[in-house]
Amino acid sequence: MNPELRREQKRVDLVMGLIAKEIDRLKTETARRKDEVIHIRRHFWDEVKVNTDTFDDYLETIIGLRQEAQALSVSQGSHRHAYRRLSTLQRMEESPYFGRIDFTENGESVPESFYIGISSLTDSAGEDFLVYDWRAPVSSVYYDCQPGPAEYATPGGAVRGTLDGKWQYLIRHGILESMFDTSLTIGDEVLQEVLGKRSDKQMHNIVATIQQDQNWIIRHDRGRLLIVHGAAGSGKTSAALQRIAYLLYKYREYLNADQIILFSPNTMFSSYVSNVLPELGEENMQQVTFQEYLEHRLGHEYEVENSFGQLESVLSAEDTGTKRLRVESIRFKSSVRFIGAIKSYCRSLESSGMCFRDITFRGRPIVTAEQMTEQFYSLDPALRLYNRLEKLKDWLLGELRGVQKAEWKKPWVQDEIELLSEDAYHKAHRYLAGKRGFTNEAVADYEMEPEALAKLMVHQKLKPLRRNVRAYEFVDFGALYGQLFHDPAQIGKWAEGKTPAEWEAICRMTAGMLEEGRLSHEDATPFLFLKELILGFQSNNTIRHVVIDEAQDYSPFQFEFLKHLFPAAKMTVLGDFNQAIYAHAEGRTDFGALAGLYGPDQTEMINLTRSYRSTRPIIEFTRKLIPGGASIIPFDRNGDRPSLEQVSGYEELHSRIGRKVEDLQRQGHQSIAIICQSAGESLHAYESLSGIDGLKLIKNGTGEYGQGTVVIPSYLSKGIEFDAVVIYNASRHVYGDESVRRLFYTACTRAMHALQLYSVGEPSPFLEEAIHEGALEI
Ligand SMILES: Nc1ncnc2c1ncn2[C@@H]1O[C@H](COP(=O)(O)OP(=O)(O)OP(=O)(O)O)[C@@H](O)[C@H]1O
Repeated sequence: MNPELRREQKRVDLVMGLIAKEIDRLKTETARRKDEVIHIRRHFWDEVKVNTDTFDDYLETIIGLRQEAQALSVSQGSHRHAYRRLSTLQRMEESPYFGRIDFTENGESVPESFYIGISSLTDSAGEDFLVYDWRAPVSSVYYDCQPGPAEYATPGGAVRGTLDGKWQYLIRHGILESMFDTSLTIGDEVLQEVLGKRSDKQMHNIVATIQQDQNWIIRHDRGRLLIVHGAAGSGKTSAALQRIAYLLYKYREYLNADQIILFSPNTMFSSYVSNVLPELGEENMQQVTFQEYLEHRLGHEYEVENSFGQLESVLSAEDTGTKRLRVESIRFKSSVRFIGAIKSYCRSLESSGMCFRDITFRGRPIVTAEQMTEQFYSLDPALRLYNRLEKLKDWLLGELRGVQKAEWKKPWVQDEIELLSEDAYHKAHRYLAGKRGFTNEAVADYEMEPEALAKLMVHQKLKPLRRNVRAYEFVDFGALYGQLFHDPAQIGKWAEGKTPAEWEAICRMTAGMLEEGRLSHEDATPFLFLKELILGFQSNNTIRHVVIDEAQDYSPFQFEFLKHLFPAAKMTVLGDFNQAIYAHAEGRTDFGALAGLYGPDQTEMINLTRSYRSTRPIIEFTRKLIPGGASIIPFDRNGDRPSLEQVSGYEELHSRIGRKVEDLQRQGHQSIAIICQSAGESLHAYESLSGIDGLKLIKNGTGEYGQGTVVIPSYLSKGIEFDAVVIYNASRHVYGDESVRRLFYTACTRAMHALQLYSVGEPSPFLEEAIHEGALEI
C-alpha cells in the first residue's frame, strides 16, 4: 500500500470507529424510545381520567388527553429520528464517504480538505466535520468545479476561493480499495464501475457520481417551473429523486416528505424508484399516478378508461378510419384550445344550460330538475356559478325540511315504525332520551313520544338525500359534459373554429360513450376540469413541490389541471419527447408550450444529452432510430453491438428466443425483458415461450418490479431498465407506422448491457439507417 493510501486508510479507520460508536449509542436509544412509545400506548388510558359530568371535568379530560397524545407524539418523533439516523449510519458503515475536495478560501493560506458522503458526521465533540453531507453548500464544489478559482453559494452569500484538488474514494466495508484524482472529470472510473454493474430490482442513488448538469437540476432553486428535457438514460429520474432529497435537506425546517408529490407513469415504476430516498436517509415523498388520481376523483359513476387502454385501442385498431377518428379526438381533447372551449362553455352556463337531477323520495320527485333550473337562474346573475350552487344547495336543504314536516304524519311512517327491529327501536329510544336530557342511567325513565319517533323516522329516511345535496349530487355533471357535444358548431366557435376535420363524428362517438356510462381517457381530465371549474377547484395547498416524471406523456390539459390543483407548489417536469408514446403528443418535439404555464420569468429549461444507461454500441444504435438522435452523447462503456435476426415464422422465432434467453442467463444477466409492442402480443409471446424457466408476464396493474425474465408490453417498460432486452418482433408489420417509432425507441433504450432484436419477415423501416451504417449486427 502506498503511503498516501495508508494515511487515508487511517482516516477511514478513525471515521469508522466513530460511526460504530454512534451506531451503538443509537441502537440503545432507539430501543429505549421504542419501549417508551409502547409504554405510553399501553397505559394511555390509565393516565387520562375520563369524566364529563361537569364542564370543568370535561375540560380537564380534554387537557389530559392532549397531554398524553403530545407525549406520545414526542416519543414517536424521537424514535423515528433516532431510527432514521441509525439507518443512515449503517449505510455509512459500508462506505463513510466517496469524495474529497481541497479548497482554499480566499484570505486563507492553506487548503482545507472536505470529505463528502451521504450524510454529515462530526467528531465526538461535535465541533469538526469529518464528513460533509453531499447536499451541504460546500459539496457543490465537488460536482461543479474544476481545479482553479471556485465558489459556492451559502445562505450568507458566495464563498470564493481556489479548488486545489478533487478525489474520489472507493471504500467497501471500511477498506479503502482505491482513490482517484478526478480533477478533470468526476470519477469516470467509478462511473464505469457503477454503470457496468448488473441491474437491480430497485433504483439506487447516484450521489457519488452526480454529473455537473445533473447537479444543476438537483440544486436549481429559482422560479415556479423547472423543465428537464433529456435523452433516454440521461438520468432524469435519478436527478429528480436526488433533487427531492436535496430540497428535503435544504428546507428541512419547513418541508417534509409529505409535502412533495411525484407523479409516476405506473405503479411498477413507483415501486422501482421507492428505494432511493430511504437509501439517502430521507422519507419517501408521496407517489401517485395520474390515473389513480383521476379514479379517486371521478368515483364509480363512470367506467374510466386508463391511458394504457387508450394506447392499446389505438395500437390495435384494425380499421384506419376508426383509428384516425380516435387519434383526432385524443389530440383535440388534450389541447389548450379545448381548455379554452370548456372555459367558454362554463361562462355560457352562467346564463343558461345548467343540468340538474330530480331529487326523488319514495319513488316520486320532490324537487324536479326544472324547479332547480328555475331557482338557479333566478339567483343574482352577478354571483359565480359556485356561489349560486351554494345558495341552491341551501334552498334544497330547506325544501327537504319542508318534506320532513309534510311526511311525518303519513301512514307509511307508522308502517315503517311497526317494522322496526328491536335493536333499532332501542337505538331510537336512547337517541331521543339523550336529546331530552336523560343521562345514560336514566334512559329507562324516558317514555318515548310517538310523534318524536315518527319525526325521527322521516329525518333518518331523508339523511341520504341531505348528504347527496351537500355533495352537490343534484348537479348532473355527466349531462353537462355530454351537452358540450350536442352542438358541434357551438364548440367550434369556442375553439376559434379549430376543431378537427371529423368533429361531428367525434361528438357522436363521445355522446354515445357517455350514455353507456363510459369515459374515455381523453375525456376524463376535461370532465373533471369542467366539474372543478363549476364547483371551484379542490386544490391542495399543502403540497410544495410537484415532480412529474415521463412528462411527455401528459397533455397540456393535464398540466393546466395540475397547476390548478396544487396552487402553492413549484413544479419539476422531466421528460423526453422521443419517448412520447401517446397520440396527443404526435408531432410535438419539446416542452415549449409549457413555458406559458407560469410564464417565461418563472420557467427554466435544461437539456440533458449524455446518456448513461446503455453501453456505447447500444446508444450508437438507438440514436439512429430517431430524428436528431446524433446529439445524444453515449457514455464510453464497451459492450457488444446490438444484433438483428430475421426469421421466417413464429415457430422459429420462439425457439431462437428460447436459446437466446438461456445464453443471456448463462452470461449472468439477472434481468431480461422480452419487450412486445402491445398487451396482446405480450400474451401471445408469453404463452408461446412457456418453456423458459421462471418466465413472468407483466401486465398493467403489476405492482412490483421484480428481477428475472419477463415479457412486457413496450409502454409498461417506460422508466425502467434491464440488463438485457430482446425485442420480440421488430418487423415492418409491427413497427411499420410512423406513429409507433417512439414506442420502438423507448423499448430499445431499456437495455443496459445487451440488446437483441428479432423480426418475423421484413424488418421495421426504422432500422434502415442503423443497418446501413453498421450500428446493428445482422
Ligand atoms: N451520474 C450518474 N451516476 C451513476 N449512474 C447514473 C448517473 N446518471 C444516470 N445514471 C444511471 O443511468 C440509468 C438511467 O438513469 P435514469 O433512469 O435516471 O434516466 P432517465 O433519463 O430517467 O431515463 P429514461 O428517460 O430512459 O427513463 C440509471 O441506471 C441511473 O442509475
